[in-house]
Amino acid sequence: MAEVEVPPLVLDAVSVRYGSAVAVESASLEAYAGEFIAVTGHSGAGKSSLLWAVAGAVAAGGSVRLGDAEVRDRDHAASLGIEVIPQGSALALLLSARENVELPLLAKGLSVSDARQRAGLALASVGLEESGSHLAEELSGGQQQRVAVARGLALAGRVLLADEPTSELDHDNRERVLALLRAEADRGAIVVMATHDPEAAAQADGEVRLDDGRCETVRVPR
Ligand SMILES: Nc1ncnc2c1ncn2[C@@H]1O[C@H](COP(=O)(O)OP(=O)(O)OP(=O)(O)O)[C@@H](O)[C@H]1O
Repeated sequence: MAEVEVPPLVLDAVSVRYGSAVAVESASLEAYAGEFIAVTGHSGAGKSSLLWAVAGAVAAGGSVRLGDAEVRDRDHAASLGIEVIPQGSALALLLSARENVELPLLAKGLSVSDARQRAGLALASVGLEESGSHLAEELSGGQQQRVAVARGLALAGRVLLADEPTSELDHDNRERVLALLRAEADRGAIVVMATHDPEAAAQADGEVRLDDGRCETVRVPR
């Protein structure tokens, strides 16, 4: 039984341009509550740009809708519950792992004790219960990536956009993170994961592939 009610996520002819360069060209996609979708494609194909368009973080043509709401910008997307695990982790290196997870929760209005509890659970879920007090800069690349995953999971969004969330991980941690993303979908969220790892993509319910910005459906969720 889903824990959250999530309306359909509908991308209609989404385009992203950087100056004259076209990163995403007229991408259309529908995703529904409980689905885990992989976005694949070679380096530079436009995967991150597509996710950032869904997150309202880049100016995009076309439309991104979550139910009746059309995403306007990043703040609006966040208010709709569209959360991001960014490529490259994007941690504040001079804050502890726990503080990195807590800060967005405090910004969302959680109390200090609730944020601390939720951050602790999220860090434990990625196997970093012992590392909460370590500065992010003291962590390995893979540990930093797991902190970024914990930060995204802790937000308990309606849509979770995960950009290469397993690129730095060994086999066991990759499987752990993929299981956590699956659990997010089972909770009722829509999970969209950019990856160039075919084995990770194979664990998603559906797959869309970008090729020089053009979007093709490879596999639809059953
Ligand atoms: N801020 C930017 N300014 C200009 N061009 C950009 C910018 N961000 C991305 N691009 C270009 O847009 C295209 C798509 O980039 P994007 O990062 O979306 O691809 P990607 O599929 O996520 O790549 P990777 O797998 O290497 O992360 C590339 O040609 C890239 O050089």
